[in-house]
Amino acid sequence: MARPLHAGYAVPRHDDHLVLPARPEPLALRASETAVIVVDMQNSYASEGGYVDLAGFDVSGTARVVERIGTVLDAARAVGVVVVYFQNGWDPGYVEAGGPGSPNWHKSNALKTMRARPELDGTLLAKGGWDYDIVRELKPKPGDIVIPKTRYSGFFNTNIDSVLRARGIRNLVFVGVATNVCVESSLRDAFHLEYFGVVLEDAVNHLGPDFVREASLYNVETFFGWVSTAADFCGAISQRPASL
Ligand SMILES: NC(=O)N/C=C\C(=O)O
Repeated sequence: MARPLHAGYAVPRHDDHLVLPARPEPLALRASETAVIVVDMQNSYASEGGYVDLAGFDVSGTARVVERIGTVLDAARAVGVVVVYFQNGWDPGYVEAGGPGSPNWHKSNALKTMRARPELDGTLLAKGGWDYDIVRELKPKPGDIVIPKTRYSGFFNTNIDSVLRARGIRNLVFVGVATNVCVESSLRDAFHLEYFGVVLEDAVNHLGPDFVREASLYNVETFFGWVSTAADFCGAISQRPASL
């Protein structure tokens, strides 16, 4: 087995480090310095009749992902690992989405779908609506942190960096949707802010053809972070309670 990479400034490995099997090498981390980041597990991205389904993307893979994320969150909460939810969307008038002067207005498939189907106007990714809501199976629990965001990266124009730094968190374990859009965008930004980012490859789902999943995980593994699995994460954090 490859030697673990020792996360943060703690070299050599300390007794309270857990070893997470990962690619390209295992990662040693403290549970107390780790958060699970649940990316956009909203009806829009994970339910039939939600935005990405209406926009023509395949959401058939999300049921399996919802189940795996539930297992990951149970294991994380059991040892006091911080759980953070990103929730993507805008005010019902779409001011936060930006107008034609924003690339988001041109690239957002939610906005494009609503322009093509005016009967949907005001429904997709609008705060307060079903589409914006976190899926029923994964509702946040007391103590979890919910961070609203208006663009793909959860680190852009949000308070996530302060929230994490105030808690001494430096390792981020990403689950949710979409591997190649909001998960990857957030992990890339986290990398540039000196966080150690891990994607649990069986607890994420991609938007688009299968090659984008491969490309996105290749990018993470090779350039921006690490790739592990839900079972390996659950096994690693149950090795011992989080050190405080
Ligand atoms: N959560 C995401 O990855 N979102 C991707 C596309 C979008 O929000 O339009």
